[in-house]
Amino acid sequence: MSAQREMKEKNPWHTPVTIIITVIGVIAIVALVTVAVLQNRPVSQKYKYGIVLDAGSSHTALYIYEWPAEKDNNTGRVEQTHSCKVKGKGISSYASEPWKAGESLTLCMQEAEQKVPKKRHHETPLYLGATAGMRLLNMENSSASDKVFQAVEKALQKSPFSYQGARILSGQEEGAFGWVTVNYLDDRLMQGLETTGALDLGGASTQISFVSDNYDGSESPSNSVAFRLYGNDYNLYTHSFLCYGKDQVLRMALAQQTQSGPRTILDPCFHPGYTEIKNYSVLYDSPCVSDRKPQGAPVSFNHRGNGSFGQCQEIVKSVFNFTSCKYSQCSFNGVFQPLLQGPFGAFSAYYFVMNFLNLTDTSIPLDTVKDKLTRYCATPWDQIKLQHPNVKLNYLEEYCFSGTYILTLLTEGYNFTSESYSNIKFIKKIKGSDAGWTLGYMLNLTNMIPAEAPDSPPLPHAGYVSIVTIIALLLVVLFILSLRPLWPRCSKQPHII
Ligand SMILES: Nc1ncnc2c1ncn2[C@@H]1O[C@H](COP(=O)(O)OP(=O)(O)O)[C@@H](O)[C@H]1O
Ligand SMILES: [Ca+2]
Repeated sequence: MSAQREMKEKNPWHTPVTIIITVIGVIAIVALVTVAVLQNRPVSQKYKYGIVLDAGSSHTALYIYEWPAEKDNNTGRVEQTHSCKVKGKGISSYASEPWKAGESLTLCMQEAEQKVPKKRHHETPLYLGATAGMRLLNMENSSASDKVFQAVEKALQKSPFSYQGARILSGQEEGAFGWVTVNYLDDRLMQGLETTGALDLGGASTQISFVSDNYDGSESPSNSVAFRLYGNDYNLYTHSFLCYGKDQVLRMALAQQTQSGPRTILDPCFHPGYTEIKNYSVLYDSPCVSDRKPQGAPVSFNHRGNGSFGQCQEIVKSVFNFTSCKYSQCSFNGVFQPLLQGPFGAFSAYYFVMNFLNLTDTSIPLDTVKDKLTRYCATPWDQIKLQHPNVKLNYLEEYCFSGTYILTLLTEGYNFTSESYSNIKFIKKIKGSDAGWTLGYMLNLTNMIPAEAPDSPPLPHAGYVSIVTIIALLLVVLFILSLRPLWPRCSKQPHII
């Protein structure tokens, strides 16, 4: 017998039994690891969708949200994937021809059908929420607002999505859901971090919402919204000022200047050289000013600008009432407001206006901001038009007024100081999703923010797989070692025979 052959016969690994056991062992490990990996792999990219229509006073916008299908309940991973701006004005402007309100939504609804995968259409919830424009129309003419809703419902019911209804949001809901959106997108809710206040400026109303340590909801309960989110309790202060959106405040400022029914006004909130003929009946056609329409005024007036920030601010201040406050402290119009606290995100028209004016940097001292706005307001209208040939004129003519209103609202209205002004961030989007009430509204209606913190798996996926693999290997090694008593017998047997 050669030395080589002897070695081979003595080597226990070379006996058929051991080889079979080893092969089975290896197959078992591979099978075990494969099963563990497949079983625990996140289900491959299946998404769910939700659609919210924001029927604002000035226009309607459609937002599509998306989240991983197996994680509806707890992961904070809802994102906006698409938005569509409805052509034309807000639905409340169709009071005299309601069918057009429904029709106006068609293009964006068709776009949504393209964007959401077909097989998900029937299970995709679709909501429409209307804000201050419809609140005002409902106050003014509730049958007209009902007809607008009927027309809108009819259009939305035709869609393949799961239509969940159209309604007017209360001011508290609008404020609170805007706050939820901002804090959800910033991951502040799930982690229980200090929250960010929300400032929303619309065309017909404006909202302020924040958590303040010295506010437990007992003073002025109508301003309080209590939440339990991811195991944390929040006592949110929120207030919506109807008629204090920038379009309605402009009406109030013009009403202030046309009380005597003049044929011409020289408005410091508009640029020098601006001149436009405006109709009294159009200006006063809003519940925010209708009771102040001057008797015996002519049909129209010549609206001329003289561009003075200081004088404009005086007019804007006169739309706030600071005379009475029955609470420990107030913002304006006798409305309770606790001490401002924490950082704030200011979105919607706050962002559009301050971004246009290049004033989104709040580390610039407030006095410098005012100086810049003073210079901007004093710039002749012709020059402004030349400098911004691509900006819509109906926006362009109002930035001096809107900028003045924003600074006045923040400082005189809400009591931001030159120090706390820097706590404000003017924002449009957070991580790709628009700041606004729509996401918070959908998260609430789909129960996607649990009251209690979700149970998280004790190990991450990779850790789990590694541990299963190591244990399996150990078991096989132990198994092979347990066969050791067989090794010598196997190799010696030929010699005995
Ligand atoms: N690019 C822009 N520049 C200035 N203002 C804008 C721009 N886009 C939208 N806005 C204004 O933002 C406001 C949006 O308000 P909206 O949401 O329609 O009303 P509300 O929230 O009061 O129901 C309107 O005043 C609109 O004119
Ligand atoms: Ca709005």
